[in-house]
Amino acid sequence: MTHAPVAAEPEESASAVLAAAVERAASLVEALPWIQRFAGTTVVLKYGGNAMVSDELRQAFAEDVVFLHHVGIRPVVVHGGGPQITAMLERVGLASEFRGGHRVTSPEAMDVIRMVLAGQVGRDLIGLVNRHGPYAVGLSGEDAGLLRAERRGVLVDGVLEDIGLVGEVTGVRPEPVLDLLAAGRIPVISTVAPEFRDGEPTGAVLNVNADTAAGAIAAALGASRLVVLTDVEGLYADWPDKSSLVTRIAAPRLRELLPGLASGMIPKMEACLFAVEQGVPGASIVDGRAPHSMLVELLSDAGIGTQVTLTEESA
Ligand SMILES: Nc1ncnc2c1ncn2[C@@H]1O[C@H](COP(=O)(O)OP(=O)(O)O)[C@@H](O)[C@H]1O
Ligand SMILES: CC(=O)N[C@@H](CCC(=O)OP(=O)(O)O)C(=O)O
Repeated sequence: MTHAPVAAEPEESASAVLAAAVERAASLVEALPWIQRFAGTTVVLKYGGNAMVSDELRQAFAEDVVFLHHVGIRPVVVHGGGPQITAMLERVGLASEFRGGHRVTSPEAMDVIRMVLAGQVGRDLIGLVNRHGPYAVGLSGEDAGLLRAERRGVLVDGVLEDIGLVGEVTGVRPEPVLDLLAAGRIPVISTVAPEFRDGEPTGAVLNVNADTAAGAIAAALGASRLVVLTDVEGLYADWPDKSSLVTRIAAPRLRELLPGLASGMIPKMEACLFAVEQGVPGASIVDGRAPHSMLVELLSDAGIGTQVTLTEESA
C-alpha cells in the first residue's frame, strides 16, 4: 500500500531539521583535530584509472583535493590511467598485454602512453580542479628532473623476462613539486620517467607503474600520508573473501602477506610499504568508487579502507 506524502507536524519537522543540522555540524567538528594534525603537511593522493569511472566521481575527487588545499593541507596528486591507456591503444590498433602486473611496452605503445597520461588523464584532472580556482599545474616525471627510472624486467616462473620500455623509479628530485607547493599550487603528476643507465640519461622515456611512483614521491616529499584510491574497499587478507577486509596493518605483517596477493594489489601494497618504511607515518588504500572517500579517510575518526603503518602502535 502506498501513502500520499503527509506534511509533518510543524514541531516534528523543526526538530528533524535541527537534528540533521546538528549531525552535519558534528562531522565538521570531528574533522577539526585531523585538519589541525595535517595542516601544513603534504599528502600524496594516488588516483587510479579504475577509480575514475564517472564524471561525478572525478568531480568529487577534485572537490576533495581543493578542500584539503583550502584547509591548509598540501595535496599532491599522482594519477594512473591504465584503462584509459588500454582504450586508446585499442583505438590505434595496438593490443595490451600485461606480465606480472606491468604493461608490456613497445616504443609505439610508449608514445600513446605518454600522450594519454600527460595529455588526457592528467589534463582532465587539472581542468576539474581548476574549475574551483587557479590551483592545479601538471607535471610529468620528465619535468625538471622529477623522476629517474631504470628499465626493469619481470620474473615469470623464476625467469627474468624483458617487457620493453617499463621502468622502476630509482630517484626522485622533489624540488619541482616543492616549488609549486610553495607557490600555493596543486601539483598533478603523470608518471612517465626518463630512462637512466649507469647514471646517465639514455634519451628514452619509460612507463612506470603509478602506484610505485606515488610511494617513491610520498617518501621523497616527507609526506604525512599516502592515500591510494582504487576500485576495491581496501586490502583483503583472503581475496576475494569479502569478510577478510583489513582495516589496519603493520609493515611486518604486510610483508608476510605480499607474496600471496594477486597482481593489481601488489604494486599498491608495495608502494604503501615503501612509503611507511621510508618515514611516511601512514599509507591507506581507499575505495575511489565511494564519493569523498579520501576526505573520510583523512579527516574523520573512523577512516575507511586499509591503513598501513610501520608498527602496530604507530599512526
Ligand atoms: N588481496 C586483494 N585485496 C583487494 N583487491 C585485490 C586483492 N588482490 C587482487 N585485488 C584486485 O586488485 C584490483 C586493484 O588493482 P588495479 O586494478 O590495478 O587498480 P588501479 O587501476 O586503481 O591501480 C582490485 O580491483 C582487485 O580486483
Ligand atoms: C608499467 C605499467 O603497467 N604502467 C601502467 C601506468 C598507468 C597506471 O599505473 O595506471 P593505474 O594506476 O590506473 O593502474 C600502465 O601502462 O597501465
